[in-house]
Amino acid sequence: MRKLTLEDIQRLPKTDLHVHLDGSLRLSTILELAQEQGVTLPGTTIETLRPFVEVGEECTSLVDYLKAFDVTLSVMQTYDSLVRTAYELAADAAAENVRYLEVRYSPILHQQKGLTLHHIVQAVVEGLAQAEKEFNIKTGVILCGIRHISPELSNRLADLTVAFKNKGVVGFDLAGAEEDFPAKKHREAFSRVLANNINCTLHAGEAYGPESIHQAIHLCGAHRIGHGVRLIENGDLLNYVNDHRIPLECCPSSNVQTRAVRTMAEHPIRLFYDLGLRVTVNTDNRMVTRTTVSEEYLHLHETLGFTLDEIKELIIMGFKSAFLPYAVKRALLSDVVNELKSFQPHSLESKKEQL
Ligand SMILES: O=c1[nH]cnc2c1ncn2[C@H]1C[C@H](O)[C@@H](CO)O1
Ligand SMILES: [Zn+2]
Repeated sequence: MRKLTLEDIQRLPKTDLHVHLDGSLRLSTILELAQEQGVTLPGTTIETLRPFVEVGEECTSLVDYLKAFDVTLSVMQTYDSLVRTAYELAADAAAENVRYLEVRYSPILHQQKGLTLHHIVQAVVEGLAQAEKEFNIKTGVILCGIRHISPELSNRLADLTVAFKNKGVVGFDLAGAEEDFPAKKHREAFSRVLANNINCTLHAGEAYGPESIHQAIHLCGAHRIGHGVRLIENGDLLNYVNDHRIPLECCPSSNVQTRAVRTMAEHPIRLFYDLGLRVTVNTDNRMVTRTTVSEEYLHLHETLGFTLDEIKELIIMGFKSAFLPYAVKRALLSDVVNELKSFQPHSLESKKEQL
């Protein structure tokens, strides 16, 4: 089979529907923000800071993975830092031709210096709007309740989501430690969001089994599932997810790091795709996982045998799964489909020249 290069994949139009703002900063920006704000970091150069904010093979679980966020959050407590990090995330995504980006984070984690929840959302919306003006990218914000923080705070975040409906926020999520913190405790928050006709997605089936996915769908009304790798353990639920075209936001490298899967070669995305599920490819955390959308597709190509045609289909499923109004989505999708039809990998062109 012809091999695609990273550069080929970077040229393809793409989505990233599952990316955390507080896990997707530039290392250099963390250092600069810390200096500006007088925050003490565990490392003062890129190389000494790196082990504290990028997880490697030594990561043992989701809870271990989440430790990196204590460091990133320490410099994300001001209005300007939120504008800047949101802008830079969209700029970095646009640089690899991500055309539609949904950025998620939990405003309650940014209140250490007294910012109001309203300002915390406004700052991120402002940073993303600035990036939309400068780059060829559309964006939306997803607010996250946190499983291991109280359900009452999820309710406040749900109300905040409602307040920012049609003002930059496109959905509501539940993130954080999954084991021992069932989604059903946060049901009230989801019912408030759903009552206002707003989309929701939940992290589920990452650090806990299919029961967690079942709760996300049937008790919380999930329109998409974050990760969902452990759906593989329940064929009946898998068929339901497939029949209802519930998209899975797959984040393959992150799943290897949190030990949701043992190796990339064993990632169930191949099986999910072959069974016809609506699967999307995402980064989760560009910095913490040290990845890009293009690199995630490259892993699927090199390790799981996804061909160019299959990658194009995954890309289309990404756009189809966007939390965008249908008419907007249809127009975007139609442009992307045309672009994909005429796409030629450079690696193939240079082969032709050699023949
Ligand atoms: O993969 C994840 N699973 C569960 N929670 C996560 C993941 N990546 C980041 N988070 C948490 C840590 C962040 O502080 C929070 C909001 O972005 O979401
Ligand atoms: Zn996530």
